[in-house]
Amino acid sequence: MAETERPTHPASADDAWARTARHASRTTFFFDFDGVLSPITKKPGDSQPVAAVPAVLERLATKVGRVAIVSARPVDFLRDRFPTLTHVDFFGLYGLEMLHEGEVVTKPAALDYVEPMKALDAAARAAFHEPVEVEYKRLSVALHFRNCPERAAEVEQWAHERAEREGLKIQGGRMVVELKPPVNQDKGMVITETVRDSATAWYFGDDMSDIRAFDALRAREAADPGFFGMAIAVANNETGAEVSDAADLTLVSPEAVAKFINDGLNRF
Ligand SMILES: O=P(O)(O)OC[C@H]1O[C@H](O[C@H]2O[C@H](CO)[C@@H](O)[C@H](O)[C@H]2O)[C@H](O)[C@@H](O)[C@@H]1O
Repeated sequence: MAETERPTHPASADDAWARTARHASRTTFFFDFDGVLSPITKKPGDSQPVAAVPAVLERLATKVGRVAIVSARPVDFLRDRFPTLTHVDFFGLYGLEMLHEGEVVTKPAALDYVEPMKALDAAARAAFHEPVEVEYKRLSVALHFRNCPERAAEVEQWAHERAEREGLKIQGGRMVVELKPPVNQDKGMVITETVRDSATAWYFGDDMSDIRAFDALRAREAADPGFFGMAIAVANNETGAEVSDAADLTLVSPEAVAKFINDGLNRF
């Protein structure tokens, strides 16, 4: 089955596309990166968008008001993966960073954590070696145990102890635990701020942090009956059930996301 609709949402994908076509200039599309636009890879540095994605996103951006990628990756990583995109906005590190007129703009409250994160990265690299992967992201450090799931508890315990000692936040994900600055910022806040002038918004996600974005669409719908939000999950056997349960529709893969958008745009 290519897609599974959530029966509780008052509108189907067909309704959502029809509404999108009617309000195209006031519609925003948001996409998570890993697991949504790119297949999951064993090493975090190896992930790339599926071949169809860059052209699909540019095509979408010519038809609707705004297209944005909202990722836990840094903006520079996203720029590197999408060198040809000119009409798509990038929000990185859960919104701690955004690309504005070609420059990476960082939330001021997070800047105090650049040096502590360098030290944390060094400590993590002293504590762990392959197959645990340490990913340094300037304002956060992620510890990956995809290649050694049997070490999940040990890695998570290290992360939690370190977070408590240094006053950092913990973010869980797909075979990963991340240490982040104690700054009030998540993907939901990006959505809330960005959809203020939108009539319709879609969010495509696969991970726990994306549920905040789904919740932001729901909150906006509750506050504004004229607003319509569509939450799309991308299936996986790690966080899939929880994310799918919170979504209106589930697609099977990043390739299916690209096809879903192309097919939807053919209706315009
Ligand atoms: O918000 P996202 O763009 O989805 O980022 C979430 C995490 O994605 C990356 O990790 C995940 O993908 C890796 C590559 O496929 C995979 O190896 C890893 O197991 C996944 O957890 C990224 O490396 C993390 O920093 C992000 O938090």
